[in-house]
Amino acid sequence: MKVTVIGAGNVGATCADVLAYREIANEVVLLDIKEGIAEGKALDIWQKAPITLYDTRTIGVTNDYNRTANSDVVVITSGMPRKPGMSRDDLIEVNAKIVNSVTENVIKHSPNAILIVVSNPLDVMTYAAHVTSKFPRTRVIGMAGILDTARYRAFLADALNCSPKDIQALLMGGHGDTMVPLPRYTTVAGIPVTELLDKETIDAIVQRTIHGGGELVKLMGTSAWYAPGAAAAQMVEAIARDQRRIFPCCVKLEGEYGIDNCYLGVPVILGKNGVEKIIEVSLNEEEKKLLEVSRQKVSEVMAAYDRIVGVKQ
Ligand SMILES: NC(=O)C1=CN([C@@H]2O[C@H](COP(=O)(O)OP(=O)(O)OC[C@H]3O[C@@H](n4cnc5c(N)ncnc54)[C@H](O)[C@@H]3O)[C@@H](O)[C@H]2O)C=CC1
Ligand SMILES: O=C([O-])CC(=O)C(=O)O
Repeated sequence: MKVTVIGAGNVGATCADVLAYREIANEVVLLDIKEGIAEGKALDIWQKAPITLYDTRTIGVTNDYNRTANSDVVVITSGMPRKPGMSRDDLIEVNAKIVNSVTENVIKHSPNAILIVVSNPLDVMTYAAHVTSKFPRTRVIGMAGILDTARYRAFLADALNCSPKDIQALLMGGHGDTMVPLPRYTTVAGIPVTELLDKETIDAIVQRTIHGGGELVKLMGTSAWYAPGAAAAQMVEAIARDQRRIFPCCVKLEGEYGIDNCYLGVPVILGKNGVEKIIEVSLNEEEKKLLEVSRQKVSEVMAAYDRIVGVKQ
């Protein structure tokens, strides 16, 4: 299994490190546009191998797509992160150009790859990579839901003073202020979370989850990387090992949930072909309304992307 990670910044380097030390791929190519940075980080990860014991080769390159040839999976993290006071959507103009040019280069060298998009605004950058690559929708997948549910599960573990390992949760919609955590589909060792926490506590955790990315941007002056990098690596693992794990991922909807032509987070089975299946769970009226608000928001940003790159509507 060969995996390329585009962007050797905070998220990309973390993802490459997880892919290496967990031996998810035999070869990880890290590519960045900044001279030397990918080479340096790949070498540093390789020099950790004798200490933490793995044999995944990590190779860094400066914009040399030949070295990425025939990758099975390509993770796209290239792009600007936001700063305090910005929304993810504020990144659209600069990141659309980066994601489009990167995708064009990636597909020339790896026409059969599965693309995992991480750059923000996530749902619309997944759209950008999909229209640019013209790959089937099953092979262009956005990473956000694993991260957002991880935040939700971590906050629940704090409130319950229990292990996050025992918390299972579902969250849908766009990766922004309209995401839809679903307490009705959240369990703790099989027990509905609503049996263990009162509504006020759950509501507060849902709100903290929705603004979880912003909380970290405010603390650090840039956005998060440990959990995002690990989340992208977990998607690669499900594909590389054909695990058929069920994760919320961003994918183009073509009628599922009554939604057409919009890129949103929904539960999917991830396996060797990418999205093996989109799972449709039943939503109550309130949940449907929240998902519709999310759809509208993402569709607006998709339209902004179309205007920026001159796509005919
Ligand atoms: N989907 C999600 O849940 C998350 C998304 N993100 C997004 O991921 C992106 C990366 O975040 P960080 O790693 O923190 O940023 P960073 O600034 O640390 O790294 C970005 C890297 O991309 C590189 N880059 C820029 N243009 C490039 C090009 N044309 N080709 C190759 N490399 C290029 C830069 O040189 C830089 O090293 C941001 O857009 C951020 O908003 C971050 C966290 C979570
Ligand atoms: O908040 C950001 O800008 C980065 C991101 O998507 C996240 O950490 O959820």
